[in-house]
Amino acid sequence: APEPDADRAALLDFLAGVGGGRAGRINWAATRPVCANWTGVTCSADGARVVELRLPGLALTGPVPRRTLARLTALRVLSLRANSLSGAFPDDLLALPGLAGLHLQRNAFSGALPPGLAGLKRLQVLDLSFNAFNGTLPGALSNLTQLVALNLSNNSLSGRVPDLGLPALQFLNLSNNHLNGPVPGSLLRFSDASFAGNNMTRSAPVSPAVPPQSLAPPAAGAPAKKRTRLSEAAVLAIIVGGCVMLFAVVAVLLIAFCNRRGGDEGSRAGSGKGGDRKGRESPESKAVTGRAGDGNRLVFFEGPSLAFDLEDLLHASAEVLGKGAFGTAYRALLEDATTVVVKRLKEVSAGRREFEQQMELIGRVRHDNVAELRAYYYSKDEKLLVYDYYSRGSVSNMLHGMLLALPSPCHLHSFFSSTSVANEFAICSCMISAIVC
Ligand SMILES: Nc1ncnc2c1ncn2[C@@H]1O[C@H](COP(=O)(O)OP(=O)(O)OP(=O)(O)O)[C@@H](O)[C@H]1O
Repeated sequence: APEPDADRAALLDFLAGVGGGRAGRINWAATRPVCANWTGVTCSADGARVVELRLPGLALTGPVPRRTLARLTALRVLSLRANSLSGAFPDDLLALPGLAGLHLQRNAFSGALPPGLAGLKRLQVLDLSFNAFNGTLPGALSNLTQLVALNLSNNSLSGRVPDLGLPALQFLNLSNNHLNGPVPGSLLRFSDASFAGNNMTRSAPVSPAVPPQSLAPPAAGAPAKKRTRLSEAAVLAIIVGGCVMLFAVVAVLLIAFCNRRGGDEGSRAGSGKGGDRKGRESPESKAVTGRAGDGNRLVFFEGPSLAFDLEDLLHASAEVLGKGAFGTAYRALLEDATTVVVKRLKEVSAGRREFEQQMELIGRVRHDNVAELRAYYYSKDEKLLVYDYYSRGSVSNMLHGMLLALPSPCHLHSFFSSTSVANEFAICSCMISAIVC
């Protein structure tokens, strides 16, 4: 196989220039092939170039040596997070045109953010949190039109936040800096948590959707009042229409479901506890990386390969999606820009063995309209379930007037605890979700 010789030399120069207590854990022996064996290095499919470099938590120290990483011109992801690197933002990185993920969080970098960052046009994830960067946010960041996640929290940035635009941005964290002034219009869609720990103000929204009485008592006959009446009528019409539709659909589904359930009883009794009501499970479907019983690690099921570990999950940018009966669901953005949903279960009384058995059952179910369990994690204090992220919104939003939103699939625990009327309804709402999907 071809060896990326130029990249190999650049990597060795980089390593020689950073000190660090644990740099010895980086196994970059000149005798070993770069693409197959070098710690933290990922190559392109043809093995000609290094495209990812991830060296987190290795106690690397000092500034990033010049003219080293800049030579890795095919680099798409660079993670040097959780080291002790210092000095100014490494200018070398500004010369990497294909960089999509840059993770320098939890180091000791300082100084201003270079306006040249705006030249990294492919950047999707930029995490510079927990450093000592200061100065203002360059307005030129608005050129990063592909940016999905921006985390600049826990630095010493100051001044006003420019109106960045950034239409693709889904995660924003500017908390714990010295920023001031109003939250700019294009960033008002982010919650207060994104700006906490600064001296920023959120100006009152001027959208007509705000109830006028919350701002000022409306004058009789004023145009604003007229708009309110109209929108109330529209809302009422949507609610009534929605309820009628919902009842019709629920009635049809209840009948269909009850018939189907009756039909399933016999076959389920025959197939035993592991019987799959959707009928597409395969006994070989579980591909566990390591045995679940031998320590606390993420246990993956088969599917499109997800290459992350618990550490990655813990360091991912995350936001709360919502709380369900069994815990809180978070949307987590991993370093490679993969988005997953992590559900943190609360009050699980099951022991490890019972929990694993339940997970194995759930993990085997395959259906187009059911969110597959991709991985799980068990420890005494933490039980996590990992799902793919479905971006099209919820049934609730849809039923409450967000007509453009489409529902996300339901979770399987509804199927496994269908003992009460409430749960029957939960199953039906899952089925509605499945059908509308
Ligand atoms: N895989 C997913 N993709 C996108 N959004 C999700 C996903 N899973 C859950 N959510 C969202 O997260 C929120 C909480 O979901 P969660 O599964 O924890 O509870 P629930 O299904 O709403 O309620 P319950 O736990 O009672 O069934 C919901 O609003 C849901 O829309």
